[in-house]
Parts: sequence; structure tokens; C-alpha cells
Amino acid sequence: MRWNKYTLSTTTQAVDLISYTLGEMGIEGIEIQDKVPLSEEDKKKMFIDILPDLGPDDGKALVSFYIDPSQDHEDTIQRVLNEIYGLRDFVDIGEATITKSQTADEDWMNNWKKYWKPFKVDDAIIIKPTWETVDDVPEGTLVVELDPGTSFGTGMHHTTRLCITQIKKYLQPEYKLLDVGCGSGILTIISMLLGCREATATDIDPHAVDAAVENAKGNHLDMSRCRFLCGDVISDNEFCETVDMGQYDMVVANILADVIIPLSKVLREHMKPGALFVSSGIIDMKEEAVRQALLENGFEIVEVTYSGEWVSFTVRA
Ligand SMILES: C[S@@+](CC[C@H](N)C(=O)[O-])C[C@H]1O[C@@H](n2cnc3c(N)ncnc32)[C@H](O)[C@@H]1O
Repeated sequence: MRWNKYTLSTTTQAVDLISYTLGEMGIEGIEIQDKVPLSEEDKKKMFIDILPDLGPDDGKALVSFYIDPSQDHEDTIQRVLNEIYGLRDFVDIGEATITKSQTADEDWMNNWKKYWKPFKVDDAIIIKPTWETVDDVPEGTLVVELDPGTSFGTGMHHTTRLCITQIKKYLQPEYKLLDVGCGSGILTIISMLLGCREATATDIDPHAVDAAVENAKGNHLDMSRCRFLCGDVISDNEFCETVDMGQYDMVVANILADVIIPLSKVLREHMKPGALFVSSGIIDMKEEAVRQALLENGFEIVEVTYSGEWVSFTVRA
């Protein structure tokens, strides 16, 4: 099957907001091309010695996204463009012209693998694609083997890293963890490798749940201490019963603000008193809306952390 590829010319400063907006419209698999150089810190994190010389950063960026030809109606594209043009109030989106081409499905599904290399999340955790090798791993370093397939969760995104930092800071060995929106399973896997007692990971996307199971096995987790379930804790009471809501010491959810807000409404009544809720996936323009929802639902704010344009709340029930 061939997909229709749309490429939008924009500015580097608008890239995060445009990606976020496309994600909210259900458009995933976004590709970004720009000349922003990696920071020295980022270079140290990567296991890449020689990077191609792209020339000076000119502030321009190309954002490509893909649409199944059967869904590619004029009104779909118009809706996407309207949302993107609406961002002009917040950020300089540049000329925002769009071009259309076609690509093979296989390319889109697998091309990114060429560019995803082992990297350090911090001094103690390395994420390693299952098809790569890493030599000379420093003693005491956790190596997490991952193949996210089509699901989210390579560990490269700001929001995943914000969650990992908070998990490392607050997780206790006796904790039972609930990971809502597990994607590749990365947060559950790291928590279990750090010594968490039990974990339940959920996602509404069955492909994500399958990938998370395979990744958990690939990291030799004790599968009797963790489970992976497909469903929605926000709207499905029966699923909440299966998940045993109310039993957890820590809940993590790296999902968009528009999901964190309704989640905060149902979650607290299902949490142990004093249990922690770590959320991210929140773009900075939605920070206040999420803060308000958390406070209205009785959470006490423990810490708010930031990376790029992304926010993470750690709160207590
Ligand atoms: C941004 S990804 C996070 C993946 C991974 N936890 C990470 O931190 O990298 C968000 C995930 O949440 C899932 N999701 C979206 N809405 C959800 C909901 N209402 N309940 C559970 N999962 C949901 C998506 O399918 C996606 O896999």
C-alpha cells in the first residue's frame, strides 16, 4: 500500500507545536528535517561520533506526515491546514506551504530505524534498539532493549525522559506501578529494571500492548510481576475493575494534556491515599489547564518539571 505524504515548510520554532497539533488530530509518524545542531550534551548522549555537516541552522524546517489514501479527502487536509494556520497566534509558522507526494508503506514504517541509534537517557540508562549493539557498557549501567514497532516510546522524546527522571526520583522498591498509555512499555520496563515490585501497563492501542509485551520479555522481566492490558481506564468501568484501580502506589501517564485532564478526574478516587501520579505529554500552553484539573480533583502538587516546550507534573493523591 502507498501512502500520501504531505510536507509542510515551516520554522524550527513551530515544529513542536505543529507535531503536537497533528498528534492531537490522530496523525502519527511525523518526520522532521531541520539544521538545528545537536547540543554538546546531546552529542555525548548519542553513540554517534561523526554527524553529517548540514550547514548553518537557517531556522527553516520541513514537517512531513502521512495519510492513508482512502482517508485522504479534501476536507481532511483542509482541517489539518486550518489547525496549523491557527497556530499563527502562538508562534511564527513561516510560509507554511504544503506539497504532496507518494511513498511506499514499507518505507514509512521502517525508515526511521536507520536513524535511531543507542543513546544514553542519563549516566545510568542506555536505550538500545534491539537490532543494534553497544560495546563497553560502563559497569552498573542499565541497558534497555527496545523495538517500539509502530508505537510511541523510543525514549528520545522530552516527555518520556521527563517521566523517567521522576520515576527514578520517586519510585520505591515496594511500589505497585500503573502505566497508563504504555506505548512501547518503556516506562514500565525501566521501573521494573529499577526494582519496582509489580506493574500494570495499559494502552488503548493493541499494537502498543503487543510491542510492550515483547519488549518486556526482551528485557527479561519477571512476567508474573507485570501485566499488559488493552483498554481505556477513563471511560470503561469494567476495564478499571480488571486493572484493579486503587491498588497502586504510583501512576505514570505520558499522554496528551487532553487525555491527562479527564484522567485526573477518574484517577484520584481510584488511588491509594498518598500515592503519586506522574504525568507528562503536556505542551506548555496547556500547563495551566492541567494544573487546574489536578488541583480541582484534589491532588497536591509535588513538583513541576520542564524540558523544551513540554511539562511534567508529579502530584500526590
Ligand atoms: C506519548 S505515548 C507514551 C508512550 C510511553 N509511555 C512513553 O512515555 O514514551 C502515549 C500513549 O498513550 C496511548 N493512549 C492515548 N489515549 C489513551 C487512553 N485514553 N488510555 C490509555 N492509553 C492511551 C497512546 O496509544 C500511546 O501509546
